[in-house]
Amino acid sequence: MTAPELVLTPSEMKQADRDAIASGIPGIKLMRRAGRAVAECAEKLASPGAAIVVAAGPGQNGGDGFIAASLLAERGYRVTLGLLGPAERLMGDAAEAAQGWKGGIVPIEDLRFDDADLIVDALFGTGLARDLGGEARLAVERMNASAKPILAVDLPSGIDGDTGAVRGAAVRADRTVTFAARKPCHLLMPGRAHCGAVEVADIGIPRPILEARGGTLFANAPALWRHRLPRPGLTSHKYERGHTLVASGGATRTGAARLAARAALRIGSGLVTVASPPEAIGVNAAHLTAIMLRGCDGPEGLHTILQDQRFNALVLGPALGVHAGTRAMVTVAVHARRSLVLDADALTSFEGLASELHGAFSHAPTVLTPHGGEFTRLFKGRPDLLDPESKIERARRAAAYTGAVVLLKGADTVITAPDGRAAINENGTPYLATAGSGDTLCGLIAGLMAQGVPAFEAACAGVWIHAEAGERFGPGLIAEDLAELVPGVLRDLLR
Ligand SMILES: NC(=O)C1=CN([C@@H]2O[C@H](COP(=O)(O)OP(=O)(O)OC[C@H]3O[C@@H](n4cnc5c(N)ncnc54)[C@H](OP(=O)(O)O)[C@@H]3O)[C@@H](O)[C@H]2O)[C@@H](O)CC1
Ligand SMILES: Nc1ncnc2c1ncn2[C@@H]1O[C@H](COP(=O)(O)OP(=O)(O)O)[C@@H](O)[C@H]1O
Ligand SMILES: [K+]
Repeated sequence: MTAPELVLTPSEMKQADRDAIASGIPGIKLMRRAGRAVAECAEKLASPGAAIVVAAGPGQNGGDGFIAASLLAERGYRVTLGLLGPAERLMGDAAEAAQGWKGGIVPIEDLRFDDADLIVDALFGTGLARDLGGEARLAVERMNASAKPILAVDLPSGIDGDTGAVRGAAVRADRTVTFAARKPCHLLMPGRAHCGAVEVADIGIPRPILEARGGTLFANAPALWRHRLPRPGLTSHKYERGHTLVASGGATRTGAARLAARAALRIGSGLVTVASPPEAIGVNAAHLTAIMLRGCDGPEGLHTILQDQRFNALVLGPALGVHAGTRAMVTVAVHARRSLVLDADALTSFEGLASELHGAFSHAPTVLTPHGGEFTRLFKGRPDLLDPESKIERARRAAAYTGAVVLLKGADTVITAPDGRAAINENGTPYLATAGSGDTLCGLIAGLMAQGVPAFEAACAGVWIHAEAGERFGPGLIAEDLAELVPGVLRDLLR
């Protein structure tokens, strides 16, 4: 089984770096390996003899740049190196790396990028401490304006390693070589868009050290949850595959529930029922075949249906309406202690009432699936949850606060569990931004939970499968297509 890909924050990486040094690997050796990885990547991007311009910063990122410059010069490239700040200010391993550089050092402001065949951006890495200004910012802007290929060392300078935010200005790289593990900025937007293709170079820090310092943040990929995917046994019957219940909105708002229901069925929930308000029974009946239908008159109706213990997973929210009745249905569902996915109106109905959600979901597997706007509405008045700059941190705090898995949607969907685990999703396509796409996602997650997949893994798998389906379809995608693409994705995953 492939191990899940660890993602380390800059501070975790720094600790792992120190642990590696304490375990007997000299820091300069790590830097040499890092610089060599950069040089090897540069060789793939520029042919021998080409002009390579290295922009080096005042810290260890700059040190990697000096090593790469030396190796590339030895290998016949015409290398020019510019340094931000005086060479005498370089410290530690970076100072040692600079001593190995036999060429001249140009002040960064005099460095010309327009004649380069390749630019190596070694200005700042994980140590970026504030917004770029002055010469540093000008250098970044000039690099971008040159429109030459850029190889970023560790991360594009100006991108915040923790959050992926642009701090004043940031390099737009074509390729990034990072070391030991990706950092959040390689997956979170807008950082991900600044990185180009990312390569992780092994610089000899053993995985147990990385696991000890990181270990809670992952790239969302099958390695994280494939082993949890349900595989029906030879003699399985449908009730062993779970029964998902999806609440429908009123007569003119029924499509969302059917999208979720169909997705739950496609991902393998043995049975799926739409719980419909009496006035919408006709319209729902006209559009359902394999999916069953039950009349459900508000919270009391839901309470009655849930007396049947076979309904083991529930979707509430899509097109349910923003009002106290929806809140009451959530309360009924929470008391019934079934696996629960709350989305859209079920979240917005709690606008300004975040305190009612404190610890509300700690007794049964629950997944909240807000997009950014819903998240902001839901936690209005809670700066502790809304203010952190990091999307991961916001989602983590919301998960700890509510006791639910929180799935904060977007091009960089983040999934967090109350125990602190978090995953960042990176597959998918902007074509997923289409009406009803989120409803389908709810159904996928509930359908997995109905089959016994734990909430965090169900949310991670649901997001990935949803995105993969969207990516496979591409242009012209509408929400109705998504569930139909799930079988192909599942087949490949279960192979
Ligand atoms: N971890 C590992 O395993 C390994 C890590 N390695 C490498 O080390 C890198 C991290 O090195 P790092 O900690 O020295 O930080 P780095 O990114 O060079 O920047 C710090 C310097 O920039 C300065 N500075 C900051 N912000 C600024 C601003 N806005 N404007 C202007 N200046 C600013 C800051 O100065 P100060 O804040 O003190 O003024 C300081 O001088 C990492 O990304 C990787 O490439 C590899 O060698 C191998 C193993
Ligand atoms: N640019 C994008 N790249 C990848 N996925 C996206 C992008 N924009 C939206 N998505 C995904 O599409 C889905 C949209 O859900 P949502 O906003 O709830 O839509 P709706 O309410 O219309 O169903 C989410 O899973 C989200 O992560
Ligand atoms: K850099």
